[in-house]
Amino acid sequence: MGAAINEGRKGVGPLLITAATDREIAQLVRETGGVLAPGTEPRPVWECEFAGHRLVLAITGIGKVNAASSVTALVAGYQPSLIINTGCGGAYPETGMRVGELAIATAEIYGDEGVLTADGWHSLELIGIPSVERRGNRYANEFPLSLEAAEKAFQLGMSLNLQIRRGKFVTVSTCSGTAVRGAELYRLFNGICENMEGAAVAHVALLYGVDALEVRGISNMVEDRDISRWDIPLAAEMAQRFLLKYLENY
Ligand SMILES: O=C(O)c1cccc(C(=O)CC[C@H]2O[C@@H](n3cnc4c(=O)[nH]cnc43)[C@H](O)[C@@H]2O)c1
Repeated sequence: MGAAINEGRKGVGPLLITAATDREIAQLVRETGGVLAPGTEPRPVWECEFAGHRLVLAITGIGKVNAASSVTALVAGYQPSLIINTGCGGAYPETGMRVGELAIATAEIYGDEGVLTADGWHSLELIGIPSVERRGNRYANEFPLSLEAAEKAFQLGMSLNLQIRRGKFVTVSTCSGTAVRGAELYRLFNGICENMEGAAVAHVALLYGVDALEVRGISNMVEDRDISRWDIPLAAEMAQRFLLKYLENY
């Protein structure tokens, strides 16, 4: 695997766009003219040219294992120059964000991976074995994303007068369905957006030296769970409409 995934082709490979579910990527596939790559079910992959860019679009499945395994295989197969992870996410109420707004990640954090002791939760740093060690840096729970790509996306959103925020995202295994849990995660990480895949994608991107961007539409507030207040179709549409503009301006 180490030989298959090399870093020597930075900048020449396609743009890889990933989402957990069909709903979060179908509009992009349709509007870019994506063609299904044969033999890629049950994790379909589409390929196309759009706005002068070679694109690979893929559904990873929900959660960290699906995201990490899919993206690892896609990085090995396509050697992308940039990974764009998209979908919907929950906003922490303290941010003042609203359903339908856009969020751009400046970093991704594993929000519930660590050690629980009598004095509370501790990050993986307590164990002392890094998740990734790269170029002299050790990463435990938090992974960087491309600040350049995030800045470009944020400036584009501002220029289009969109409600857009940037900040750290928190990836969880257990979707927070109580306001108390949301407040606890906000206190720990000061993140703006909760999701279930992003840190795994950022983790794999860092391992293999591929730049990554994450853009999500806000589908819900992280509060006492009330699915009637969620709007996944709106969030998915906002993120995909924005990414089409991003690709046209890339
Ligand atoms: O509980 C339900 O009935 C239900 C129905 C549809 C979707 C869900 C999800 O939990 C979606 C998880 C999915 O979407 C992302 N996401 C969106 N909001 C959040 C959130 O507040 N916390 C964590 N993840 C969220 C996530 O990336 C998953 O892919 C539930």
